Amino acid sequence: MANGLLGELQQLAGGLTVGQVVLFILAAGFVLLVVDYTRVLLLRRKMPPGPFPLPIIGNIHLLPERKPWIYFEQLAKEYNSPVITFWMGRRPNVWLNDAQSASDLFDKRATTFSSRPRMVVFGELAFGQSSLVSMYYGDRFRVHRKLTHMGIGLQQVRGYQQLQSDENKVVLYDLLTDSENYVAHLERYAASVVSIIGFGRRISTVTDPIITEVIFLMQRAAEHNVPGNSFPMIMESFPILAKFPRWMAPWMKNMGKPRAKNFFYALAEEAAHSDEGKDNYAKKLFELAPKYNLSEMELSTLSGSLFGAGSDTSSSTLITFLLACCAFPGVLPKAWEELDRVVGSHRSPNFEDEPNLPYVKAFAKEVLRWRSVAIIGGQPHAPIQDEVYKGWLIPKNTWTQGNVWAIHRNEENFPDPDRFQPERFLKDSPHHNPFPNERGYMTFGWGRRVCAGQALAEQGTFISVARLLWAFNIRKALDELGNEIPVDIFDYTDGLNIRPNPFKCRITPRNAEIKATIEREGKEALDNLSIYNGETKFRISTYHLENQ
Ligand code: HEM
Repeated sequence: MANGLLGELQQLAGGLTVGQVVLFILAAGFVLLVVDYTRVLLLRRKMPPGPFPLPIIGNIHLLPERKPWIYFEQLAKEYNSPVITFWMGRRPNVWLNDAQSASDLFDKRATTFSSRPRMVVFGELAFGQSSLVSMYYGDRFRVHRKLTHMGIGLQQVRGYQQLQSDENKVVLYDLLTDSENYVAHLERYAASVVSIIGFGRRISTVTDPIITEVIFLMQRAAEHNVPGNSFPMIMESFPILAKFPRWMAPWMKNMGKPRAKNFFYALAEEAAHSDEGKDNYAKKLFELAPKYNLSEMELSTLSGSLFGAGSDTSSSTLITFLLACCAFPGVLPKAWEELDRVVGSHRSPNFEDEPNLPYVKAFAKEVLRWRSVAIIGGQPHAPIQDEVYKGWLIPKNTWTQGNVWAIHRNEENFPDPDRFQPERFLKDSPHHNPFPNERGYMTFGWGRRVCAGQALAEQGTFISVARLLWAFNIRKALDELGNEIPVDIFDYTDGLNIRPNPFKCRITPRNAEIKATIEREGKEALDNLSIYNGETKFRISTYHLENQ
């Protein structure tokens, strides 16, 4: 067949020999390579500094296997520039390693910097332009943001305080009897909150398949979703690898083609048509589908992204909180003093206490800063036109990523950054430092792309941190000899959303009165939440088999 093709080419080439045709093809390939590499080098001269790119592979040979955010932080120091360029193959990626540049570009130039670049693995091979997370800036993006705000926007989230508060009281109640399993209880809590909002159904046990299957799947996806030089992410550098038919491409073996009528669509449809009359986001979406011309795929991503974006992130943040308590026990007494003074033992703190709990509020903010879960700010941004910043060119559609790890460890904004220090967020404290935005952190991203669930996540983090601090003494676990087992504040997972690797900790009620309050409030909360009890008939593990 190859000979046939060469023969045809030979005919076209007017009687050249096969050898000459091969030589011609090689020469043409070489010329293309030279032209392309010249383009890269010329562009490189105009762009922010960074390592010298090689032909075809750019800088990907330099990329570490794990936690590239640490490497980019070092590169910024090496080049003495917070903004650097790193070539993923023939495509430049720009990394913003300080708060000022992220604010200047993503916030102040939000009208041009709020698109996404071309994404192969988590874009074209996944839900592409049907999902808000990977959608380009434009009219459809605005429709999706509007619909997402209808579900979890600032106006809505106050209405979710009661259910969030109740689910949170259940966590305290569960931790009284099963504190070793704290990760599962926090995951249940976070998933249950978004499940009630999205589908009108609570997740009552840690063995519910939504936890065991869906969250697991989301975590696996996040593990892969980090710039890398192995499969699948290498396809971002060489998109041509994604064009092969799947039978010829073993690297895409486990990447199923997304279906419109998928598991999340089924969950949403079930919730929308349930006759229990409970309000939920899926119901709203199905009602609005004709008005906004929503496809089945869009219905699935709009409702499913609550789980995708909202459960692992929220629970990981609370696991980080527990790690901080174990590693920095000195910060607890100050929080207890405030909570005992303002709240006492006979009730737990609630949302109305927030203005009177400045230290606890600062504590929650420091949790969000100290080890931010979305360590590279989630998905990349991209400008919709060529941009010039400090004399450097950032061409249209350039993959531009905020390195939250580096931003939140910048000594100028956060001296001694690995120290957990709530005082950083108290305006009158000598430890308070200026920051380009009012919140004092960039945990939720930027500009028009800022996390759509930020208000829900912030209010959930505050109430969870306040309650856990009020309820428990959280300490390092003890070994058989009664010695404290040390914790490692750098021992985190490697994915897009980070969380501490498993560690043991002791979570014990602070006193008998508090314990009694936790029990009483826990039972009341379960009673309040019983209206959301119910089972879905779908299982992600069997859904596609049953619906071939
Ligand atoms: C501590 C918890 C959370 C953190 C740290 C977090 C962080 C982020 C970040 C960094 C982004 C990307 C922003 C950007 O591109 O500039 C994002 C996007 C998003 N988040 Fe969150 N998130 C959290 C919780 C939630 C929750 C609870 C929900 C919903 C229930 C949610 C829904 C979304 C959605 C839909 C997007 C995509 C927005 C877009 O592309 O336009 N997130 N989040």
